[in-house]
Amino acid sequence: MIASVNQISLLKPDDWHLHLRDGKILKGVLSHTADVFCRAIIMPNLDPPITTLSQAQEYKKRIIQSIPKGVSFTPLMTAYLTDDMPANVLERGFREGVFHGAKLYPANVTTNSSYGVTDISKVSNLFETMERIGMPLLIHGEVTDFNVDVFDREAVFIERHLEPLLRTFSSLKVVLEHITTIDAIDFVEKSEFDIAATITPHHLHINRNAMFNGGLRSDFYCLPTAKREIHRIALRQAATSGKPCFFLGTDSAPHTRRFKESSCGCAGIFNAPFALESYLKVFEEENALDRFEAFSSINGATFYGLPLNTERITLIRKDISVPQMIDVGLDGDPNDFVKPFHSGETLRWAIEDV
Ligand SMILES: NC(=O)N[C@@H](CC(=O)O)C(=O)O
Ligand SMILES: [Zn+2]
Ligand SMILES: [Zn+2]
Repeated sequence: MIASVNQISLLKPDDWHLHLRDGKILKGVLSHTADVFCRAIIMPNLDPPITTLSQAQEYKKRIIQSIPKGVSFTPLMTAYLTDDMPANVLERGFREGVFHGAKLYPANVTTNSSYGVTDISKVSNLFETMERIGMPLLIHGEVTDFNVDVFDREAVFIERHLEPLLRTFSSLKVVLEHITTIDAIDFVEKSEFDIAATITPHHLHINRNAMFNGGLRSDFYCLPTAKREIHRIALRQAATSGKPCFFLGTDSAPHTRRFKESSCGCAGIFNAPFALESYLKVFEEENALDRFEAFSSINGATFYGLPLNTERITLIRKDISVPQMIDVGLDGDPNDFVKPFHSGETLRWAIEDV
């Protein structure tokens, strides 16, 4: 990576946690990622979810058809684990290069997770297979126990489920997704097991106060929810540490206005349009611009055992205004627009036009 006061050049980044959705909105959200990132791990939480090879292949085709002309982008597909997922589907999908990992959503933990795993002990056979073939397990790490405080659900998941899981399947490759707590940072960083974590831009910028600032603000509601300030500060240190176990995963999760502005608003923040600029702001504030490339373009690929990208991207110091809303190509009805993260703010780094 080459950095000066006004310009940064780095290997093109990858996004190791991305929601692209499906149907008409797919094209409208994809361009924001494909213009900047080389590859992305595509989350399988569609409705119905991606549980078979043919569903993954068809979805991949639809994604590829939606890539803007002249842009090169590779979607890396994942499988959605259910109680009755056959182990041989995972094995075949992984060996044939269709699945790059499988995602564990505890049932009802987040958006479109009702088909998820109802009890982790029911899918031991899947973990056994994944461990044997070296297939990464990606985890939304929160308990669904309504009696556990919403802000403790990640820490409790680690203690109740993740730690025992890794003790049983000690060679399993695990990505703990979108971590939000010191507990998760400590666990991953000190682990003797093969575990890494993705960190989102929003968890580096906001703490839980953002959801309650002068009223109830669903635009800052995502899962796992942002936590106290001490956790945000620790996440900034982890992300900018350069440690190979932490890498970029935006968890960009678009929901249109009608689903956000509701008495039961959906969880998810659409950060794809300014994701790189958002992360860079944090790295600059933490005096760690020289560690950005490891986080954005090296650590993730290395963990997944994939080659590094060879293309480069340049960012220049330039003020950019983030729009209030983004038209994602639905019907032009403002209720179908999506609010980007940082809407209305000015960011200081911009991607150089090529
Ligand atoms: N992060 C979110 O708040 N929402 C994601 C699901 C997820 O990643 O948990 C979504 O698909 O909307
Ligand atoms: Zn999740
Ligand atoms: Zn997600």
